[in-house]
Amino acid sequence: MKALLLQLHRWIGLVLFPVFVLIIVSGMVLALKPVVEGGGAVSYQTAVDTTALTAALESMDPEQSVRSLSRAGETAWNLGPMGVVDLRTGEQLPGESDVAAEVFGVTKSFHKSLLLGLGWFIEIATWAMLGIVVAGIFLGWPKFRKTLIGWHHQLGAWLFPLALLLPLTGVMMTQHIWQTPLPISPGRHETVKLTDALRLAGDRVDLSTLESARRFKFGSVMLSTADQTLLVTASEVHLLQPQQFSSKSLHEGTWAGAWSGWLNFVAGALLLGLSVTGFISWYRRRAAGRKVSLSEGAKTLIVYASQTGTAQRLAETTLDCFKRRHIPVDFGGLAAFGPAQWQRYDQVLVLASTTGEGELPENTRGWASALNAGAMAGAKFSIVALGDSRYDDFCGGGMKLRRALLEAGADELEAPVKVDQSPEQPWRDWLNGLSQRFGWKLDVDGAAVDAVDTGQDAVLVGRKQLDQTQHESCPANYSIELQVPENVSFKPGDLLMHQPGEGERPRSYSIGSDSAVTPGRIRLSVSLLSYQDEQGKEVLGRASSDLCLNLQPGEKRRVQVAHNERFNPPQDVSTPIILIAAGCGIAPFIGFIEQRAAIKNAGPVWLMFGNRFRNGDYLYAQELADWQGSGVISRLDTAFSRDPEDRHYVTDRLREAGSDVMEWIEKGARVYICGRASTLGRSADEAFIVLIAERYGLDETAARQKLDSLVVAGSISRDLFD
Ligand SMILES: Cc1cc2nc3c(=O)[nH]c(=O)nc-3n(C[C@H](O)[C@H](O)[C@H](O)COP(=O)(O)O)c2cc1C
Repeated sequence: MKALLLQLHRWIGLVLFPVFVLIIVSGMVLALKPVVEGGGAVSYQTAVDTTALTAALESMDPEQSVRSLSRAGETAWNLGPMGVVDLRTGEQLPGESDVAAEVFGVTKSFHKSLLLGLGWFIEIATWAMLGIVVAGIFLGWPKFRKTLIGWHHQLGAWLFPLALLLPLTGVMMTQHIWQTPLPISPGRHETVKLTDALRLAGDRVDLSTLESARRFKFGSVMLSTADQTLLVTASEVHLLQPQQFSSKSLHEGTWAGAWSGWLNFVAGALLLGLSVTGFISWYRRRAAGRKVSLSEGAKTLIVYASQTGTAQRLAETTLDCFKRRHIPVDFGGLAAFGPAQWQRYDQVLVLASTTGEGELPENTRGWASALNAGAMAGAKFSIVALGDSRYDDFCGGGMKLRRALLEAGADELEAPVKVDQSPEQPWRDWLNGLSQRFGWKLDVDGAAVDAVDTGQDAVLVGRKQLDQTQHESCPANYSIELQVPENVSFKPGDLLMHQPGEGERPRSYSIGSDSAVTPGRIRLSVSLLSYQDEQGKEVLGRASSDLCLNLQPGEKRRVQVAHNERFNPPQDVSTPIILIAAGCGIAPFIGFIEQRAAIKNAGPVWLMFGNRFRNGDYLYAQELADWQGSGVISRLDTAFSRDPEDRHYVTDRLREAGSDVMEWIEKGARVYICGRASTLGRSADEAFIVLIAERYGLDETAARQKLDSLVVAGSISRDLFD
C-alpha cells in the first residue's frame, strides 16, 4: 500500500510539476493582495453620487462592457478599460489607473484557468496536489537527513497542515463547500446591467459609501460598501451576511488582513519548495544512473562497458578528441542506448573491458544477452576489447559483446582490437585508423591517456582468523590488514589485485575499508582455498595461501588498487543500503558499515548475512553485534544453512523479507550483493525475479528486464566471484 502511495506521490508530482509551479507561483502573487491592500479600504469624506456614476458609465460605456469598477478617490472612479474618471468634471485622469488591481486581476485569471479557459484542468490539478500532500504524510515519519530529499521529507512532515491549507481550501472552493451561501442559484437568469444594479440598490439601501461594483455569477452584480455586501439581480437586492471564515477567505488569505495574506504566501512557498526539492532529487537520481552526453547532428556514437573505470576513461579521452575538433558525437555507457538507437549513427565506437572469468562488466550483461537476432541490422561498429592475457579468457567480455552484436545483425567496420593490460598504444592505433578512414583528422597522438598504474607495495600489519573451523567442510577465513602509502585512495568495494607469482593472473580481493576513514589501511577478508589436484592431493589456492599463510607481518607484496565505482557505497550517505552477503562476501560490507559508523545521521543499513554454521563461521559476529547495538546496523538477518535449527540460505531471508526490500528500493535504497556467482549470484537473481514479478504483476521475462534496469540504474549492484 505504501509502495503504491509513494508511486502515486512521485509520478503525479513529476507529471504535473510544471502546472504546480504555475499555480503555486501565481497563488503566491495573489496572496500578496490582502497585504498590498492592507486589509482595509481608504475611507473618503465625500458621499458617493450614484446618479453621476451611472450617468458617466452610460455615456462612456454604452455597450456596458465594463466588468468592474472601484472607487479611486473622493470623486474619482476606476472604470476598468476607460481608466480613472473624475465624476465632478467628467475628466479622465491619465496614469492613475490601479496597476496593482490590474496585476492581481490578470494573475487571478491565470491562477484559475491559465488564461486559456482551462478551469477544469486547474480543478483536477488542485485535487492532485491535495492527493500528493495527503499521500506524503502516509509515507511515514522521516529521520532527519541533511540532504535535499531529507529536507523535502522534514518540511512535508512538520509543516503538513500548512502544506494542506491551500490545496484543501482550493478543492473546497471548487466544490462550494464552506462558502458564504448565495441567495441565488444557477439556472436561467436575466443579466443585470451595472447601471441598473446601481439604480435598483440605490433605491433601497444607502450607497453613499460604495467602494466597488462588479459582475458576479449567474448574471448578478455584487456591490461593496464600507460595511455591506449586496448581491443585485434583475429584480432583487440581497444583503450578504459577512462571513469571516470560509474556504474562500482561507484560500485567499483575507480572513485576517495582511497577516493571513503573508501566511498564505509562506504556505505557497512551502508547496513550491516541496515541488522543487522533490523534482530535483528525482532528476539527480535519474541522472546519476546514466552519464550520457548528446550533441546535435552527431553521426558517431561512443559507448563503453567498464567495470573498474579504464574503458570509461579511455572512452572519455576518445570523446575529448572529437570535441577538440568540434565534431558532434554522442556518448555514454553501453546500457544507456537501446539497440534501435545504434542504427541512427554512421558508426558506433565500442570500448569494452572484461571482468570475472571472461565476463562483460556487471551492468552491461543484461543489455548484451537481450539482443535478438536482427535487432542490430544496419548498425555499424568497431570494438576495442580491454583485457589482460594473464587471465584464461583473454578479452572474453569484449569478444562476447562483439559476437552478440554480429549475431544481432550489426556490421563490423574494422577488425576488433584486443588490448593486453596497457591500452594506450593499441587505442591510439585504432582511433588513428578510424580517423583516417572517415576523415575526422583527430589529434589522437596529442591526447593524454592515463598512465597505467604499476601498483604499490603493501606490508602485512595484521591478520586474524575469523572462524573456528570446527567443521571440516568450512574453509578458513582470515581478516588481513595491509599498509599501503597513505596517498593511495580506495573505497569499500574497490578491488585489490594481487599477483601470486610471475606471469600468473592477478587475483582480486574486495577491499573492506575506506582510505578516508583509515588512510593507508587496506582490509581484506580472504577465504583460504583448497582443492584436490588430479592425484587427489589437497592443494591450497596460490594467492589465498600466500596472503593467509605465507606472508609474514612486516613482509610486503606488490599490489594494485582497481577502482570499482559501481560497488562503492552511495555518495549520499543518507541513502538506505541493503547489503546481502554469503561467506567471505561480507568483505566489502565491513568497510561500508565502518564508513557509516564514522558519520552522524548516516542512512539505515540492513545486512543479510549467510554462512554454514552460526557457531564457527559467523564472520565478524562481534563487530556486527556491536554495530547493531549502536544503531549503525538497523536490521540484521542471518541464515545458517548447516545448522539443524536453521537450514536456511541468505536468499531465503531475502525472499521472506521481499516486500520490505522492494519498498526500500522504491524509496531509493541501494542493494549490494557480494558472494559466489554460482551460488549467491544465481539464487539472488532468481529471488529478485520472483519478487519483482509478484510486486508489479509481471511475467518472468518482463521481471528479468526490470531487474536488468534496476542494475543499470544502480539500484542493485553485484560483486560476484567464482
Ligand atoms: C576482477 C577482474 C577480472 C578480470 N578478468 C579478466 C579476464 O577474464 N580476461 C581478461 O582478458 N581480462 C580480465 N581482467 C582485466 C581487465 O579486463 C582489464 O584490466 C581492463 O583494462 C579493465 O577495464 P575496466 O577498468 O574498464 O573494467 C580482469 C580484471 C579484474 C579487475
